[in-house]
Amino acid sequence: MSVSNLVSYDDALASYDPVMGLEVHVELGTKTKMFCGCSTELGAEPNSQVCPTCLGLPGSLPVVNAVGVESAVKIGLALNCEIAEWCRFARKNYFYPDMPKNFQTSQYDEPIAFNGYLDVQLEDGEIFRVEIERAHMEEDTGKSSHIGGATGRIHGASHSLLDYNRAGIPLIEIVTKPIEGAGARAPEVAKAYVAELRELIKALGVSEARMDKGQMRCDVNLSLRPNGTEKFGTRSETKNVNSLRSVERAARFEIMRHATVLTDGGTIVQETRHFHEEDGSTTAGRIKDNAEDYRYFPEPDLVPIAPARAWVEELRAGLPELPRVRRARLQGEWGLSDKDMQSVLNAGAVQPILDTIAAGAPADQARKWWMGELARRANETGTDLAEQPITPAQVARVTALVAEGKLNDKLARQVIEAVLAGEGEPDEVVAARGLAVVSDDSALGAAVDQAIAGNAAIADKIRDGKVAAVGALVGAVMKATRGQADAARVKDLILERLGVEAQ
Ligand SMILES: Nc1ncnc2c1ncn2[C@@H]1O[C@H](COP(=O)(O)OP(=O)(O)OP(=O)(O)O)[C@@H](O)[C@H]1O
Ligand SMILES: [Mg+2]
Ligand SMILES: [Mg+2]
Repeated sequence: MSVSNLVSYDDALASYDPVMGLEVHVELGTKTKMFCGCSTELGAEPNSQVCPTCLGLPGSLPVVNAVGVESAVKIGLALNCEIAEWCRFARKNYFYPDMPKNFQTSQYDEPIAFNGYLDVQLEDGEIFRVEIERAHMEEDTGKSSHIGGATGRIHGASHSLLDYNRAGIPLIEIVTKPIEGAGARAPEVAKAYVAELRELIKALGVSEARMDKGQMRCDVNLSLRPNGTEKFGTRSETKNVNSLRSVERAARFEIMRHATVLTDGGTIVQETRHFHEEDGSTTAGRIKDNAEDYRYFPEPDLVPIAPARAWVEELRAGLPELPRVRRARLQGEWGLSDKDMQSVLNAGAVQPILDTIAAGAPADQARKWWMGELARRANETGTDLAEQPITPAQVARVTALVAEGKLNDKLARQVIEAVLAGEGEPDEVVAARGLAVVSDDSALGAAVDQAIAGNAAIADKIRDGKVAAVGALVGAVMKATRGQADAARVKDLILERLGVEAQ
């Protein structure tokens, strides 16, 4: 089903109400794997970081990684979850070559953290609460590469390669309760939730949570029910979506696909689906096992985990400032309205502004340039603000030149443009282009005299007391000096020449 054959998004929403469930897998940044001492370093020679335990060879015994458990508790606490007094691992049995043990060590009905929530802020500033069902510990699988086919998928491939370096890397799976009530904004909620969760994970320091490196990936479960009804429809589960934009697109596509099938009188099958970056579509994967097909049972080789309450409280007390709190603090420090803060967030400008302040610029100046000139450019070029070819230190230097009176805003803009164009450091641009505010009276005098002579009628008005008309003469001088004159000084000079008191 291609995107163009689907009912429109608005039509889908006119008849159906989306229910969504998000499962996010986060690879923890521990040095070693979850149940053995193998390194988790990325990029190593395939199958060079494996041992009998992560390969599940007979006779091997797993041991739990304490840092993995600690990270799980931190994530649980940051998500406002209850932390289990006692919990166990479980075997999730299935046969697939990426898991040579034929089961994945996971948690099932006894997760380490459960019943939490994460508040996310939508683009219009509204707060939407996403309820968390559980966060549990598990291990990653190996990685298969299907070779010889056109699609890189197993169908049509001539053979597959397996790399078990990833098998056994600690994962935390964070599962939401069914998200209801988002309506047309379900895709936006999905994106905002994953974005907020990623910020949270990064703030906790438990993972870099780079989606482009597969350190964080999201399964988007989606179903529709007729508007005004309660009972959930059948869900589809789009697996391993690996960017924020894709999460939003996958949810949107599935809403339209489900609506198309249902409108045609068809039925949705419970299945996994693959997302395709090229056109934003999804295609069927495998018919989804029900949980009972995995024959979950408690892992007999690992001891249960009983996080001591005192230790949990210690971890709670040690949590860093969480992203939402930090944003509120910065908004206060910068004196921004909700709306202005929201634009800063939407533009991805928080870090660039902070770095510019750290480099010595006043907060309002830092924000002005990143949210003005630079945001406009990022928009035009479709790039991230942080990717602009100018550093926070360079922006800070420009604001310093303005503060010193060496540049005015117009000249500062030219300097920024020149830095972006690769002409060098701000000071080099100023020197090379001869850009500097002229406030020297002798240099300005001739231009002022000319402006008065060329605009005799206006000069007369000013002499007669219409001091406000001086703006026109200042403009003429600025034009003649190609914007390099110190406007305040020019105004004083004109009034002085005309023998009028400044107001
Ligand atoms: N009918 C439904 N429509 C939309 N979302 C649903 C529906 N039923 C359940 N969900 C959501 O789908 C997700 C299911 O994830 P969960 O990990 O519980 O099970 P699973 O997908 O069967 O297991 P696995 O971890 O093997 O993928 C949850 O976020 C849940 O809230
Ligand atoms: Mg799951
Ligand atoms: Mg799932």
